[in-house]
Amino acid sequence: MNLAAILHLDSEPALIVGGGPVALRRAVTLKTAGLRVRVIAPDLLPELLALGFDCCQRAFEPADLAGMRIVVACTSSPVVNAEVTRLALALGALVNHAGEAGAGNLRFPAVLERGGVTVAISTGSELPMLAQALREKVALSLPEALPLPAWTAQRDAALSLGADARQAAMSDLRAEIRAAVGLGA
Ligand SMILES: C[C@@]1(CC(=O)O)c2cc3[nH]c(cc4nc(cc5[nH]c(cc(n2)[C@H]1CCC(=O)O)[C@@](C)(CC(=O)O)[C@@H]5CCC(=O)O)C(CC(=O)O)=C4CCC(=O)O)c(CCC(=O)O)c3CC(=O)O
Ligand SMILES: NC(=O)C1=CN([C@@H]2O[C@H](COP(=O)(O)OP(=O)(O)OC[C@H]3O[C@@H](n4cnc5c(N)ncnc54)[C@H](O)[C@@H]3O)[C@@H](O)[C@H]2O)C=CC1
Repeated sequence: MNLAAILHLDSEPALIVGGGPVALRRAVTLKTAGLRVRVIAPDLLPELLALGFDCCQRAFEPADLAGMRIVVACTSSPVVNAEVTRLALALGALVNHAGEAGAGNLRFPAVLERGGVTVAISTGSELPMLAQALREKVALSLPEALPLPAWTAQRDAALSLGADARQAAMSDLRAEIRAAVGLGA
């Protein structure tokens, strides 16, 4: 079963175990989301160092998991990935097992961000190319720009009205938004 959610984890600590292309992709994703990212692996891609991640060039040790909110197991060793996942889940972290997503409790979707709106697509399986294709398709159907601040202000103003006027203002705003995204009444 899935819980789709948007997490705000600004400056919380995240650990990536592994130092290859998957580690780099996850490190960038987590850093972009504001987390403090540490990467641990005997072999680290030079980009991980160049981009300023907190890197430890050695094998994983269980003590590395202390205090981590998000943990990504993406080494080339299925045994190490399974061990990292097992220990990190036991500590209550959100855990992504890169080789076997169902073993962890966190999957990474294909993400589309436009003007404050986030669309995340997960296939629930190992089909990143489908998730990417669907993102492209959704992008084609999204308006280029959406006046979010104006609509938010309109909604706030409507909420301050009395019941009847509020209902009328909300209904006008709903119609305006539906028309702007290309839907009928
Ligand atoms: C289960 C999942 C991971 C999870 O959530 O745990 C998963 C699993 C696997 N991916 C593999 C391969 C690649 N994945 C990508 C890219 C992305 N993969 C992503 C998600 C997911 N990939 C999750 C399921 C998504 C879903 O279906 O909903 C995206 C959307 C998000 C992200 O990764 O952040 C991101 C696009 C981001 C973007 O475009 O923005 C590329 C590069 C590319 O296509 O450009 C390659 C080529 C190799 C490479 O370059 O690494 C392999 C094969 C392993 C092998 O080689 O054997 C496995 C494992 C397996 O199949 O077992
Ligand atoms: N989810 C996804 O998008 C994808 C997942 N995968 C999975 O992720 C794994 C990693 O993929 P790549 O980044 O291409 O791997 P890679 O083979 O390029 O790198 C593996 C990394 O693991 C590190 N490592 C090995 N033993 C370790 C240990 N004991 N402690 C810490 N680090 C250790 C190595 O030093 C290296 O940095 C693959 O084995 C595969 O299962 C692979 C491609 C895409």
